[in-house]
Amino acid sequence: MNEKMEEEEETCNFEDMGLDDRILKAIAKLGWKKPTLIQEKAISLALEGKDILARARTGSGKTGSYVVPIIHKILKIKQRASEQCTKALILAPTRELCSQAQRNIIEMTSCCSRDVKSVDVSTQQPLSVQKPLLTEKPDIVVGTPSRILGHLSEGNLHLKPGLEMVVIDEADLLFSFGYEKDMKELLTHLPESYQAFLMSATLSDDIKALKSMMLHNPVTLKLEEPQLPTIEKLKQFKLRCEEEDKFLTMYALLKCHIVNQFNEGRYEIIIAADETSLENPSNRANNNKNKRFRRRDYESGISRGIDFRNVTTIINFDFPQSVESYIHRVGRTARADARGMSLSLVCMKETARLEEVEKFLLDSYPQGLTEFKFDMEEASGLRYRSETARRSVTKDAIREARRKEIKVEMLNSQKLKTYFEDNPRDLQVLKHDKVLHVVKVQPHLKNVPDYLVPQSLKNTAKYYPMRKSHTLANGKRAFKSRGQARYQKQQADPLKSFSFEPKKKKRRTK
Ligand SMILES: Nc1ncnc2c1ncn2[C@@H]1O[C@H](COP(=O)(O)OP(=O)(O)OP(=O)(O)O)[C@@H](O)[C@H]1O
Repeated sequence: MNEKMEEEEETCNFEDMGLDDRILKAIAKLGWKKPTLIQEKAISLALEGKDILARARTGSGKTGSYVVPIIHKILKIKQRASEQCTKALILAPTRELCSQAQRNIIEMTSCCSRDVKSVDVSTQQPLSVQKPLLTEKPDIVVGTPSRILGHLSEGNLHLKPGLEMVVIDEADLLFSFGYEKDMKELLTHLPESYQAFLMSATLSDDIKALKSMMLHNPVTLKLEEPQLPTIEKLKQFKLRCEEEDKFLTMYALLKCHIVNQFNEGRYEIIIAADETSLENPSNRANNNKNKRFRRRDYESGISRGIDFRNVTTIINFDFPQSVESYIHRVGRTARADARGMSLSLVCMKETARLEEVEKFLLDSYPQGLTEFKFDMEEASGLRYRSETARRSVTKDAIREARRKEIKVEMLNSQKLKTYFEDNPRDLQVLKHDKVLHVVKVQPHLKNVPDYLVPQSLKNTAKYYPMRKSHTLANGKRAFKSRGQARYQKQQADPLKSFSFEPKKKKRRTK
């Protein structure tokens, strides 16, 4: 197989790529000023019709690098007024990744949504419910290999007449998620020739196998850029502490710092996520006897490649199990042209893993991760509080909190509204459902008196990038200050915003 390694060229703009005006408009709406390195290389090659195997670091804009040329080509094909058929197939290993690709397509077709239709079939609806969506022969179909295969086998989807492009996103995960057999079968449903794109963060053996299965004389784009953004864009900190002090540190950070910043409006959301064996999904597979469950489980995981937008800070409570996992966790921030920071808590037994990461990042971070200046002694006043807080987070308390959330979701659900109208007794039962376990609220822990706040946490705001990235393309800020939010809420409430000005009496002119 002939391969060409692309050489670095001068940077260019989206306008120089000869893209359809409607795409350029959508790109401007998104506020993308210039293509990322991978987009710069891949888009023009894709427009030339080349098969592409692209390896680029996480957050480098790989999705845009295939979505843009696909839409451009579809718009071109449509000018020839050809018969409606599915022209592009996008495969990704999880539902979240599929919906992310679909979101990108929707954003990129915002100025040509009538001309380019796309459907994401990875959602959990039964195949029969999705069938009508496919009857329209959408231009782009997105899905996990198993869902696509399901629709092909049911005869809901036909790819042989007219399919021109196939993408496999996060391709290196596909086989480890157990899709090898599905992929082989899926290939039998594809036409003889099509343009293919394999997008991956690594070039593993699985990728080589996929490459020989799918690509014809591909261009390999192996961008020689560091795995993480430069030190100017991404500040990486480490804090060494005893394992048992991690909760105390986290408590101090959360209670005295992060929550304050949250209340000041610096963040809108704090996400806590565990890492369900992200490093090696096959481990999870071995522990699961039920294959059906396993597949379902994989498809719903918060995993690599998920693009949480505008993440400013990543905190690694447990140090990641491998270099790869570190890269992917920290890579959730400072994506594309944004900035961010990470803080890793490192206990004695994790030191070796930290050293591995620092060795790996040596070229771009020669000094290693920066020490986060925090004196554990200063936090000792919080020890009692952190222990009390920790003891109150029991399994029962978590279950009860989750139950409450689900109940609120059900009561507010539009989909269940008609069901509850038909079955009012069920609604009453749900409303009066008894709490099984009372979660003790400890009001004295609510506020931390100033004398307990560690000195070093009183003035750390400078580490956290202000949310400049939340500025929208139209120049407006994407978040509201508390004052603004209060004002808008008040304005929305007719009882509060109502104003009455009595009509001025006309003076009688004599
Ligand atoms: N040219 C650009 N300018 C500014 N932002 C961009 C550009 N291209 C993509 N982005 C934004 O950067 C973020 C990361 O893009 P994307 O998810 O495509 O990265 P990725 O390389 O696929 O990462 P991963 O491997 O983790 O999935 C997205 O929020 C996207 O909207």
